[in-house]
Amino acid sequence: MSDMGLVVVGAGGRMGLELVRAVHETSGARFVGAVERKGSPAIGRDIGELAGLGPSGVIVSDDPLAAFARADGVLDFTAPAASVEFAGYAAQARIVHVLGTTGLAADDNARIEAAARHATVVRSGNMSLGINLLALLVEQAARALGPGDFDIEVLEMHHRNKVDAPSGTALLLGEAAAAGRGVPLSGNDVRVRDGHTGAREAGSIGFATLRGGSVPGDHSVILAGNGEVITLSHHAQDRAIFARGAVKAALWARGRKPGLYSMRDVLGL
Ligand SMILES: NC(=O)C1=CN([C@@H]2O[C@H](COP(=O)(O)OP(=O)(O)OC[C@H]3O[C@@H](n4cnc5c(N)ncnc54)[C@H](OP(=O)(O)O)[C@@H]3O)[C@@H](O)[C@H]2O)C=CC1
Ligand SMILES: O=C(O)C1=N[C@H](C(=O)O)C[C@H](O)C1
Repeated sequence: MSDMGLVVVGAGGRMGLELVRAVHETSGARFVGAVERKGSPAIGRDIGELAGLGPSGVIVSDDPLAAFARADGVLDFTAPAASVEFAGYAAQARIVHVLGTTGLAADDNARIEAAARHATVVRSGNMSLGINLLALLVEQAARALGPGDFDIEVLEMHHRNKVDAPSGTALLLGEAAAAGRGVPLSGNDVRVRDGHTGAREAGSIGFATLRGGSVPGDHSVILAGNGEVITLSHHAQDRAIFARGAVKAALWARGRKPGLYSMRDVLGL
């Protein structure tokens, strides 16, 4: 089989440039397009040069449809409205869509699910091996401890430029904790506390958000009981872990039937 042709959308962004480097270093993948928003200063530039790899011959364009038409898959870490649009184009082109964008609303999610009838979508709030393994451990811990004796809080910290909260990863970990307890996260989550909140509601899953500096992503799940606290943590030291996971997901998804898959599917966890 020929190498998988991949397009990076949002190619000039923090993750976009990491994805370009990850495709470059992965055998079995080749880079066939780079897309940015209309008016972006990256348009017309060579993406290899922007990513510090030297000339690649791939010029950043603002035409996703043309780029998707010559691709086997798209790597998308952009923004919710853009990802919904790209999901529609990936469905039209019947290609793989690796979707890492976070902060999508319920109606965005419904449109992604509709697109996954025709595109092979791998979606995760975090594409790293470590976080997906952590989610499994959180699920096991929550199941073993039960809601009566241990309270669960999810703490996250990210760089000052992150625009959504709680992070997609924090929500993924919250979902894992809820699954371990056999309940939905929705309706059991407490995303903000302020003022006279009253005592903690039994069985709830709390979230706390910190923002500052250049932190690529720190997450802890705290299981707090009477007289003892268990903390399960992951610290991303480099965004390359997310990009490598995304390229792995694309290669895994190639040739699979359309549908919505997770990183747990990709990693076999
Ligand atoms: N799942 C995972 O493992 C990870 C997910 N993420 C998520 O990825 C997303 C991006 O993060 P990050 O790279 O830090 O953000 P950036 O803002 O650095 O990058 C996003 C890029 O997408 C571009 N973009 C936005 N809209 C469009 C559009 N319509 N067409 C083409 N390009 C567009 C932006 O352009 P402009 O600047 O002009 O708006 C920007 O270059 C976030 O949702 C983040 O939470 C991040 C890391 C890991
Ligand atoms: O915006 C980021 O930077 C990150 N976003 C993802 C999230 O919302 O969890 C993944 C990672 O933590 C970095």
